Amino acid sequence: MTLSLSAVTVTRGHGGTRTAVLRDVTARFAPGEVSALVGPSGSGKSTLLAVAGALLVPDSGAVTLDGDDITRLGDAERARLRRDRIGYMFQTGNLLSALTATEQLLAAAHVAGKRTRRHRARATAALAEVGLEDRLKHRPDQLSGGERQRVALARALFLGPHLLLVDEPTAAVDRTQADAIARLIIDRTRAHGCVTVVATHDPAVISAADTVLDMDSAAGTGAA
Ligand SMILES: Nc1ncnc2c1ncn2[C@@H]1O[C@H](COP(=O)(O)OP(=O)(O)OP(=O)(O)O)[C@@H](O)[C@H]1O
Repeated sequence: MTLSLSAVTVTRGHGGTRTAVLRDVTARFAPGEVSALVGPSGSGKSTLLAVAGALLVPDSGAVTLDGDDITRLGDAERARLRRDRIGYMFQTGNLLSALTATEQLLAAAHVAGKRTRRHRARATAALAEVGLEDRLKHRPDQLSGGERQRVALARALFLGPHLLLVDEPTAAVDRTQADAIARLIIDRTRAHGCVTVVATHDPAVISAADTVLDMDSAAGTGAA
């Protein structure tokens, strides 16, 4: 269970105005560890997450997850990979407004074709693991920003992904919640043994991470 990027280049733009957002980025991410992606706005953190998460195919280079180069997969295979092996957690949680905390997790299982009846007890346990045992039936508008992020984390990990990709998890919550969420991401990564990559500006997340990849030195910004 590892993630490797080898000489990954991504360009954006059209025709002669294409610019390299990532240029020859090479990095390795280990299981059970949290890696922080840091760098100024526009340095390519979200782009790297998109490439690692099989949401964006790079112009060149290889992205290897568990030994498979995912840049070579077809659309259907990439969709299956995203569903079965990758968990995503974004800045605002992206929860479904009509569903309770438990239902957010069950919906993820349902989309993946799992029998949801067998997953209810597991969903309760997963929410307890992020400190939400008293919030099982709350909908997103009945939860605080920090609680919504905890649900998003529990949902991202619910189906046992090999890779957890997290974009600015603490940007929309207060300092106390941010520290708690940073700790939970570390704790859950250890427990699941997944590879976790977090794009962040938050010093608390950066100092808690096992490794730090500075995009300023990893990504090119000139013309491709
Ligand atoms: N779809 C797109 N088309 C063209 N350019 C894009 C596209 N997406 C991103 N870019 C450009 O790529 C560069 C890197 O963007 P990216 O979102 O990866 O940076 P980031 O480090 O995550 O920034 P932030 O910290 O603000 O989220 C930026 O210059 C951005 O304008």
